Amino acid sequence: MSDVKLVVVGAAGRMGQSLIRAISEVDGAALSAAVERPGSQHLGEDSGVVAGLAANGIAITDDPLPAFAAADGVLDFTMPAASVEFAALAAQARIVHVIGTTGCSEDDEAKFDAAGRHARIIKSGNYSLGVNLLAVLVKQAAQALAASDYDIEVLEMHHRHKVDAPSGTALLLGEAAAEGRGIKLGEKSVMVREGQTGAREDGTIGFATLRGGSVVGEHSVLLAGEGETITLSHSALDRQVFSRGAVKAALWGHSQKPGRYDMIDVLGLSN
Ligand SMILES: NC(=O)C1=CN([C@@H]2O[C@H](COP(=O)(O)OP(=O)(O)OC[C@H]3O[C@@H](n4cnc5c(N)ncnc54)[C@H](OP(=O)(O)O)[C@@H]3O)[C@@H](O)[C@H]2O)C=CC1
Ligand SMILES: O=C(O)C1=N[C@H](C(=O)O)C[C@H](O)C1
Repeated sequence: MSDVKLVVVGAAGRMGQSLIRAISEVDGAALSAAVERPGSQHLGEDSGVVAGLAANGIAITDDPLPAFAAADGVLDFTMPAASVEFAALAAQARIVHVIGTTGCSEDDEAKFDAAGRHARIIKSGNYSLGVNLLAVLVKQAAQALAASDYDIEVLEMHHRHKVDAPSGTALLLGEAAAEGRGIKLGEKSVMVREGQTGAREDGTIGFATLRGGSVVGEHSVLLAGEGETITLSHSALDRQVFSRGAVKAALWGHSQKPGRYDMIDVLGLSN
């Protein structure tokens, strides 16, 4: 069988480079194009060399149209406005669109849903196996422990370059906790605390964000009760855990119908 042809958009970014390396390691996947934004200093450079590999003969381009038309899927870890545009192009080309971009608005999400009428849209705040398994465990723990007895707080830390907060993963874990509790995260989340906040409201899910250095991704969900705290946590030590998951998602998506999916679907962890 021929390789699944994948385009990496945002090819010169931290995740773009990592994705190019991951594709080169996976049997059945091949890099078919590498795209950066117009004006990027990397246009025309060899994408293999940019990713720290041997030259692969695929120059970085700023024209996604022909790249998408000739591909089976696109791996997109860029920024929200770019991902919305790429989703529309993926729908036109009827291909798989794996979206890792975080910080997207509700309006952006509606556009991804619309693109899912023609494309296979897979979107997750975290493509690692570990975090998706953690989300399943968080849901179970939140379900098992009463809201009146155990307070849920989500803590995350990332590198100094990260531009959105809380992280997509923190929100994913918060959603899992809310699902376990049978509540809507949007109605019960406390994203920021400052000054005279008053005592903690029962049943809320709090978030705390740290930024600094080169931390790849640290997430903890604390269930704090009287006299004990349960902590469920994940440490990403290398971006390859996200990239390998994203390539796996693209290969899985290749045999699915158009629609909207997430990494829990890809890993078969939903019950
Ligand atoms: N879901 C997951 O598992 C993970 C998600 N992420 C998310 O992925 C995103 C990217 O993270 P990271 O790689 O660290 O960020 P970077 O800033 O290193 O990379 C983003 C890249 O996208 C490029 N880009 C921006 N706009 C366009 C466009 N219109 N067309 C093509 N390329 C474009 C940027 O170019 P330029 O710099 O020139 O603007 C840059 O090279 C973030 O939202 C992050 O949260 C990260 C890791 C894992
Ligand atoms: O920006 C990052 O780096 C990461 N972003 C994702 C997020 O927002 O959760 C995933 C990972 O933690 C790294």
